[in-house]
Amino acid sequence: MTRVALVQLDSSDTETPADRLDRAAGIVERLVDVDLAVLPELWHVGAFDLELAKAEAQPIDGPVVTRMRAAARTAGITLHMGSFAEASAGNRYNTSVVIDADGEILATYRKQHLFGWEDGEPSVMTAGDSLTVLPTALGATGLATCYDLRFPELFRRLVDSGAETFLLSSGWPITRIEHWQVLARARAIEDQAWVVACNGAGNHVGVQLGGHSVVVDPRGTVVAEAGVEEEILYAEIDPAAARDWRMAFPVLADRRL
Ligand SMILES: NC(=O)CCC(=O)C(=O)O
Repeated sequence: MTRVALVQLDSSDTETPADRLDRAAGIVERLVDVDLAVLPELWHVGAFDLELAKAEAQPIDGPVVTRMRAAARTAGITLHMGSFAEASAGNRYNTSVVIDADGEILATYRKQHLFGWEDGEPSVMTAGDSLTVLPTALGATGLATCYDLRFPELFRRLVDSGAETFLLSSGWPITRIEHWQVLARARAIEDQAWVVACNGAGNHVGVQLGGHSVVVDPRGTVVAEAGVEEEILYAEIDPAAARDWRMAFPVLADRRL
């Protein structure tokens, strides 16, 4: 069994990005009995604070990823550090980073579906265009970010690339939290995959994030769900469960392409 921690961080705008970075790294460093941890989307600036995302955008060797690499090394765990505002070659991306227990970067994923139409995320970020599936202690693990959850075809492509688990980082508001809950279960059921989805908490630029980070097993059963405030949600994951369920109930074999 793999023990995961979903760090449902508060990104209220009463805290500076630098203070939050210190606090987030400290939380990760103090985790015990955990194999893999995941943080929310754009927690260092707040997922809806696009001005701050512009101001704080930085390269992958900048302070946010560097600090979280050190935190993963100190904790001795695999860390999906959530996403950060990445500056690269004149563009900005909403980039998730997975780090190993030695602090090395294992994988990155640039959010493909940017939220908020022309004056939202697409006005400050460039969409990613590639899939990320990597081996972890959760089995073959596909990455996705927040609004991506509404696009089942992305998750099907991750399955076609071998994914048995989806790791998702989010900044999803309370106003649409029922969508989050239904869609997380839908992706698990239709793809017969684990969904490990970490949302943020707190209020920034007038948007209240909804929490309710969740772990759904490949049959669609919710095995752990957080409340609305900042908390660490723990769950145990059997990485063989997706393979076993797909063998026992081979829905994916009945696709008509
Ligand atoms: N940060 C996001 O991608 C928000 C997505 C969202 O609010 C929605 O899909 O609804």
